[in-house]
Amino acid sequence: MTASASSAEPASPDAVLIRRTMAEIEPVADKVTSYFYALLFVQYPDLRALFPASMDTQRDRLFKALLTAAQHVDDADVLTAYLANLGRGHRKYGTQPDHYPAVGECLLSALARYATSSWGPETQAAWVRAYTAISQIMIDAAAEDEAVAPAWWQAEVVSHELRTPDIAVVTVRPDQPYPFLAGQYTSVETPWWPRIWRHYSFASAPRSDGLLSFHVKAVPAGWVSNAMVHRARPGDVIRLGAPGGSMTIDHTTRSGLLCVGGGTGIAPIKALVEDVAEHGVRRPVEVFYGARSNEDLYDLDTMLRLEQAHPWLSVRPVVATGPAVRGGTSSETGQLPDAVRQYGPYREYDAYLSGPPGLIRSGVDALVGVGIPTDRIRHDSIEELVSAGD
Ligand SMILES: NC(=O)C1=CN([C@@H]2O[C@H](COP(=O)(O)OP(=O)(O)OC[C@H]3O[C@@H](n4cnc5c(N)ncnc54)[C@H](O)[C@@H]3O)[C@@H](O)[C@H]2O)C=CC1
Repeated sequence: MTASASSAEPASPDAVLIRRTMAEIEPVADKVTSYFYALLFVQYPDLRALFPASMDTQRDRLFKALLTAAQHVDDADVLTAYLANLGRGHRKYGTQPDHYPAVGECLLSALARYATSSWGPETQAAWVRAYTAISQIMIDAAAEDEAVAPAWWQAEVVSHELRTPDIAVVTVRPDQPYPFLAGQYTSVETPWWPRIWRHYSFASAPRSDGLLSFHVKAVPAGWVSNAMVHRARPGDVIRLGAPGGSMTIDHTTRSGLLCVGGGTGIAPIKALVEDVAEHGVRRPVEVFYGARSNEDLYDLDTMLRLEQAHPWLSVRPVVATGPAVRGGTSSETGQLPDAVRQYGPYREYDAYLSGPPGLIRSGVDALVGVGIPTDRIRHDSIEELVSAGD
């Protein structure tokens, strides 16, 4: 997320009031969101069908979206980009323009009930203005998107390969062309858990046959990941939302690429390597591929084959425990950020980080340490990743 313009300029009166409300409700966020949804479903029962049976992740998402909007309330560019994306993303849920006033009314009632010391006519008016602006940006973006893209794609599973007891490579054929860029992700809904959507990165650059693949690790209590790994079979049909994410390659430069992928986080890194190969411009690409143990380096063969085919590519496996075997010779042991620190400096490189949230957090520090400025480090939003894993 870029720095907010509001950090340089004084906050507007509405921003001050909105942030005051957010600060007051933050410690009781769970109560506010539970109350909000109860009110919404009691007063507008038809809206219940738009939400999943299990509301646990959903509750966090609403609050995080509100926090993000409140943080950037004075920064029109960041706010509009964020909300437009959110509005487009809501198309797959079946959200209609007339749902927004119902949500706004229940949201304000929930805030009024829990932000008792900061609520009053002025704060309420500030929230009405903010919510009206927020919903208009989301409604407009959804309407614009409707003219150019479907709300979702159906995609048939064409192959399912179990690489470890809990990691599968799943390849699907979308029912209509699916435009995306290497390094991006999509949202996936399985037929077994309706309305539960999770993000997965594409594991390949766009292919001429239009097929898409994902690397999925089944995590305990993961609705979608367990269904994708242990239940999905060729012939099953899943739904995909629109592509998202800015972990993409700038093809106007010839800078080197430093890519760090932990666990299934290697998926978008592999897509980026394929993208560089397809563009035919030789630029150095250094990949650090980390996993807990040698057995967990489930895609090492593919990465080593790519390395053999492309002299500009170097792949370093790093395992947390035990020796990493690479063509019969052992290599790094430890955590990915520590391995990256042993190399470099990487001046004039663009960096890409993909994997568990802990890796993204400490990986950024390691990359800065080897000479890469923060504005050249790309990764997906940590908030999205936290709720993506299951
Ligand atoms: N676009 C993205 O950023 C993508 C993210 N993912 C996420 O990647 C994760 C993959 O999970 P697993 O395969 O179980 O990975 P994992 O937990 O086995 O971690 C893989 C490697 O990352 C490093 N690592 C992990 N936690 C770290 C920490 N706190 N500090 C420093 N290094 C750390 C270690 O080198 C470890 O061996 C999931 O959470 C998934 O959602 C998956 C695909 C794409």
